[in-house]
Amino acid sequence: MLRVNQLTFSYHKKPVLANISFQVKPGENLAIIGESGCGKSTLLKLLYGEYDLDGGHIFWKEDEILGPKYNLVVGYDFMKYVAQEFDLMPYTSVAENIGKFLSNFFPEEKKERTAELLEVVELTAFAKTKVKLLSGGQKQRVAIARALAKQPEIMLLDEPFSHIDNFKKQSLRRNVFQYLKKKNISCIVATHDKEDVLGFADQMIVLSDHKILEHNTPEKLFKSPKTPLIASFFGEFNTIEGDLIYAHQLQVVNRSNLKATIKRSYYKGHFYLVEADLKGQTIFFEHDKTLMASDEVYLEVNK
Ligand SMILES: Nc1ncnc2c1ncn2[C@@H]1O[C@H](COP(=O)(O)OP(=O)(O)OP(=O)(O)O)[C@@H](O)[C@H]1O
Repeated sequence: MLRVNQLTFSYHKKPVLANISFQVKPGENLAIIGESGCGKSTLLKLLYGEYDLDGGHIFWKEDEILGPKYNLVVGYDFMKYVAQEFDLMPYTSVAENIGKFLSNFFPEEKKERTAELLEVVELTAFAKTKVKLLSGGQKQRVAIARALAKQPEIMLLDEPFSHIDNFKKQSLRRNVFQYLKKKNISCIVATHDKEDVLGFADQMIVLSDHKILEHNTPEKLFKSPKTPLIASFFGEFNTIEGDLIYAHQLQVVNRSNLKATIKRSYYKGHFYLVEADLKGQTIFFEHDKTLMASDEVYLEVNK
């Protein structure tokens, strides 16, 4: 179990994180979200022991995670951290990078493990390619596989799929998160992307103003977002009569007391996102057909 108690930290005088507490069980997936600059990466670095805390404690099982004041070498064997900038060996192959920390005393095991991880990150065809010839997204996949090589007990992932194209992203996410669950590896993922969270995270922390604004399951936070910041993470939303209403929760009906005038429709694939004026306020709703500017429609909230 990872236990974070009353963690407080600042780089200089201005606080970056204050009184942060949470726990993560073995095999659990925790997502950390929040606006750019709210301290997500800093929190992962602190969990990794990259800086000394100003206050509080971090424990993994019985071990206290300590910063450079107490440790000559940053990091712990049971924990791996995949940062936004990945530190790979550019002139060696993908397979060698992944196997870098695996023992040469067990060559068969090393080969098997490398092959298994190449499959998880879908890079089997690139096993012999030098890392410097790879794209940013491919390098990110090598970094994830390398972090998994020695089977850590806990993985810290900072925007793990941000460089990966949409063609690969969906299957890669499923592979990596399923692999972590299968091996009972805890993981903490800092992300801006709701797709990294929904369907994968067991719990979710929203950071705002140096603190934990919300800590709950993704389902609960999605269903009843308490602030616009949380609603905006999940999708387009409106504030109507003080309520946060997602665009998909507004439906066109024959008659209601919400009369809106269409401004424009945006094609979104299986639906149109329609921008409209509701008593001087711009709102968005989803509709199956395009609607013409100046048309008037009645809307109903269906939560
Ligand atoms: N090495 C550093 N020295 C001083 N200040 C820093 C350092 N790294 C980050 N900061 C500051 O700390 C705050 C939190 O930064 P951090 O990178 O943790 O945010 P983040 O939520 O991960 O952002 P993003 O989503 O853009 O990656 C920011 O105000 C940032 O400017």
